Amino acid sequence: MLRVDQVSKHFTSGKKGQITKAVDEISLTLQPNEIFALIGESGSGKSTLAELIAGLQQPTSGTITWTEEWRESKKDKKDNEDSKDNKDNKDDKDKRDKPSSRIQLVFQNPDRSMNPYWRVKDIIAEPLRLSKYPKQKAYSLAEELLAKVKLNADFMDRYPSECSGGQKQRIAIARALSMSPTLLVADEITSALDPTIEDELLQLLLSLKQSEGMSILYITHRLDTISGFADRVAVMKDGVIQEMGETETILAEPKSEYTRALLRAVWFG
Ligand SMILES: Nc1ncnc2c1ncn2[C@@H]1O[C@H](COP(=O)(O)OP(=O)(O)OP(=O)(O)O)[C@@H](O)[C@H]1O
Repeated sequence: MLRVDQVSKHFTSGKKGQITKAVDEISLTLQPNEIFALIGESGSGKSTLAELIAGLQQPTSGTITWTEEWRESKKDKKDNEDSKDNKDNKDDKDKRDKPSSRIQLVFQNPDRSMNPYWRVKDIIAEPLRLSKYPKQKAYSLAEELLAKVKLNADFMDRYPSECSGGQKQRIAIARALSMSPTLLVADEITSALDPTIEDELLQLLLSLKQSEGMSILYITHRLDTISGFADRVAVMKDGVIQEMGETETILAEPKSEYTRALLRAVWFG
């Protein structure tokens, strides 16, 4: 579990030293194995909060902590898997020794995080290679990860320019999964996709949540995409959470006027 406690991020900019409260005294918890959606219009502070959670920015005040409970639950799962595995099998041992990181991020524009001159197998294997994982094993894992994101092995030797936008997002997710994250932060990853491809990607994330046993912080400005997908949602405006709770409850009975306005915009365009 991850706890965000009274976290603020204020920026000072311009000649007059104007202060922007991008995130203002936000508190929330992320539970193991849940999809938590962060909703809000452009500039409401979603990406800043996600970057604070991922440790890419430091808060002006407040604390973000991983509780022992989460660390232990991951460790227990790994210990159980280890005891089930055949200890004499070297391939399995290498997989157990695979590097991991607690948080991985996937962004709206996959082209920004992919070297256009690299083949897909090298893009997916990059985090493993940076952690000194052996090349051939990294490639064989990359192929397994491609299968997990429902792309066949032919994609291994393609370049990003030979993949569609939806396929590139799957490749970005495969790369993130290579580090067995506890939390996957997905920041507007479906914004540039058409509705059918978007829906397929959300279904993929749902199944990965189960199979990988991870949590997902899903950031979007579109309230209409999260029904049947996110377990809980926080609606943000001007750096402040307007309301937070079970997704279906908030969609059915929104308490804040801002959420109601967002829903009206979805219904009436
Ligand atoms: N480095 C920075 N310096 C000054 N202001 C910043 C900085 N980063 C973000 N902001 C401001 O903080 C506010 C929140 O920005 P943020 O990118 O978190 O919003 P967002 O909800 O993710 O928007 P979008 O959906 O457009 O990405 C905005 O007013 C933005 O201009």
